[in-house]
Amino acid sequence: MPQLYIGIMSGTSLDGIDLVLADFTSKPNLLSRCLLPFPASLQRELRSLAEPGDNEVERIGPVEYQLTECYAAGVKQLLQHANYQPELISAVGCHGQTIRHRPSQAQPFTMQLGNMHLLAALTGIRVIADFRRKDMAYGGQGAPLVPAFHQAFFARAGQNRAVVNIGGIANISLLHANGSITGYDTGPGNCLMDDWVSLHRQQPYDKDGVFSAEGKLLPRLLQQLLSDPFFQQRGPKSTGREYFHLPWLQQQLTGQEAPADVQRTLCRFTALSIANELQLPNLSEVFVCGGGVHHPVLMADLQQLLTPAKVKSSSSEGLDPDWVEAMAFAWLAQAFDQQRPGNVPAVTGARKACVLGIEYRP
Ligand SMILES: Nc1ncnc2c1ncn2[C@@H]1O[C@H](COP(=O)(O)OP(=O)(O)OP(=O)(O)O)[C@@H](O)[C@H]1O
Ligand SMILES: CC(=O)N[C@H]1[C@@H]2OC[C@@H](O2)[C@@H](O)[C@@H]1O[C@H](C)C(=O)O
Repeated sequence: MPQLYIGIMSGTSLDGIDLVLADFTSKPNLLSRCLLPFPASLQRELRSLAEPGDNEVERIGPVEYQLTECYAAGVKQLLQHANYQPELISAVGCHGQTIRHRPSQAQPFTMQLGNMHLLAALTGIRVIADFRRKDMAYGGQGAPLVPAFHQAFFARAGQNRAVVNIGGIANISLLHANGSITGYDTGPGNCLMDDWVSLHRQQPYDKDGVFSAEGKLLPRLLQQLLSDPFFQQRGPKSTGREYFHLPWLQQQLTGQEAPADVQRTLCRFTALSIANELQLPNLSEVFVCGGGVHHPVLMADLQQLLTPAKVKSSSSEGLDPDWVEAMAFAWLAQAFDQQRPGNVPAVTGARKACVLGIEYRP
């Protein structure tokens, strides 16, 4: 019986929905993929819900419904494109859309939108979702969860390797030669660069790093940004847009800086906040995935900071960098079906390894 799973990820950059159809019968194999950009109004609403605001409960209801309809439309598109019938698919692993993540407060919580009963009803496929909260119930951060998949796919016995996901937020997995794994969120990925270029150039992101390349580094601002207490904390740790957002940046500016110089500095800051955490002896290869892999200035900064290690796209290991997270949620759905733990306690800080997710039947 083939092990066919769909993975759905819509991440903190809020650019849209990544969907993959994966075959896990033997080695993870990406059969088909689909990127569904959010309709502009939905994107605006999600962006605003990702930061504290007014009347959130009333606003969440219809937004969650619309988001779920988009997930279902994406599943239909993916299956049509790949020419597969829904009956062949074991399950959909759906991450949902994070709008709040507060794992370290006295009453920790995390919130991912998505009406999974509706998604099962609309697609006719079992859905596995709510991956983060079991880990948090056992004292974990509930994030990052992709390291278990990174380990399954990228680890090689006897080699120290690292995997870096640079999405809205960045997270690392350190795959140790002895088979153990550590990792955590390192802070902003592209989110602050996206916010700044959108404010000054009305573009959703700094395509090909053009804006960053125009500016020069502001060393004082760089030090100031790196002095945030988040970067002094040791892992397990995780973060989100409710912490690293435009006001966080703006309150550290004098107002005299040239916008391109701020962009260049944000790029270096992002690279440094990642590279500072990749401290493994004899680290020879760093595999990058997530949208940040397409930002040439960021990649060049990382390479400069991490030499002699080689900074490569995850595609060099046969996994397209744009689909790693969606693949991971398909893989976590399979882990649920096989009742295998999906969290890594050394990464999230949970007291035990847990099977993650809840099943929603059509
Ligand atoms: N050509 C490009 N040039 C520069 N940056 C790019 C390019 N393509 C994508 N990006 C960056 O990648 C981001 C999207 O990355 P990705 O889809 O991995 O994020 P995400 O999955 O939503 O976030 P997270 O992993 O935090 O949940 C965009 O917002 C943009 O900043
Ligand atoms: C709460 C939440 O949605 N966190 C995301 C976010 O985006 C990247 C980083 O921060 C990571 O911790 C996580 O996503 C990936 C999929 C993860 O759980 O591994």
